[in-house]
Amino acid sequence: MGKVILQASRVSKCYGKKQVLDKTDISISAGECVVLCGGNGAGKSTLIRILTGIEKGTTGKVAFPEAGGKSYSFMPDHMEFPKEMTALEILTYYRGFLDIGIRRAVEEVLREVGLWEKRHQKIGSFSKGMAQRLNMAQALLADVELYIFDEPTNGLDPYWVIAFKEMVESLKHKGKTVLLTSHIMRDVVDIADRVVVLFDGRIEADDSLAGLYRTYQSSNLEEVFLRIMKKQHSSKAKALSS
Ligand SMILES: Nc1ncnc2c1ncn2[C@@H]1O[C@H](COP(=O)(O)OP(=O)(O)OP(=O)(O)O)[C@@H](O)[C@H]1O
Repeated sequence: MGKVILQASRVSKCYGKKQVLDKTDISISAGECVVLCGGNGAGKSTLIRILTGIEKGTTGKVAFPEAGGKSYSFMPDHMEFPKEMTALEILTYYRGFLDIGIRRAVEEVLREVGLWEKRHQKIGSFSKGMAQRLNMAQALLADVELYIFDEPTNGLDPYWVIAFKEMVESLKHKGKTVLLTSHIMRDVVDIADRVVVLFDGRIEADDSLAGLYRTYQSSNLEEVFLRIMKKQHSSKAKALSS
């Protein structure tokens, strides 16, 4: 296992009186692919936003021990691009904000996400999947140690889900680290070195796939997930009735 490159300790988040993350610890090591999964509203995006520094946790600490500062690239779950611009224009524009040493060529990235042929098309006329691939492209423009993708396979057809997974494998091959969220587990299960399951703002499981299958006596992640959910729902129900 590589060195720890991202470490979050006892991160919690409240919106008003509502607690959506509870003393969460997570660490990501160099070279691994960690999949963060959980049902709707489990807190995945909130945790990701805190890890990336877009949002501040109510308590807790996030550190990048290896880097001289933050060294990651982020694909949010949704991005609104200016409709009148083309894919080529927007990526060229974004690239301008990156340090020279980490800039990748726009053409290379557009080819990776299959948008090179559409580079002169206005973004307003993009399909959902194309817009998602453009969102992915803006994250891939930077050559960094850690890539964080929030729901990257949302809106992608099966061809592009597979292409995305191949891209993650190739990033790992280059020694890069990947953290991604998904609620469609079958999309990403085969690229995960580790799976972190969030339920109701708490990490209920953090293990390799094999470890999870052993613990939950199951052979697929959906079943593991359902068992965790059922266990949590029944202990909540018990707590309420006692
Ligand atoms: N800005 C906000 N103000 C108030 N509540 C919020 C805010 N952002 C998120 N929440 C709440 O926090 C909880 C966790 O939301 P979050 O978006 O992190 O979940 P998620 O696991 O990413 O879910 P999904 O799979 O549905 O995207 C939800 O109950 C949500 O309603």
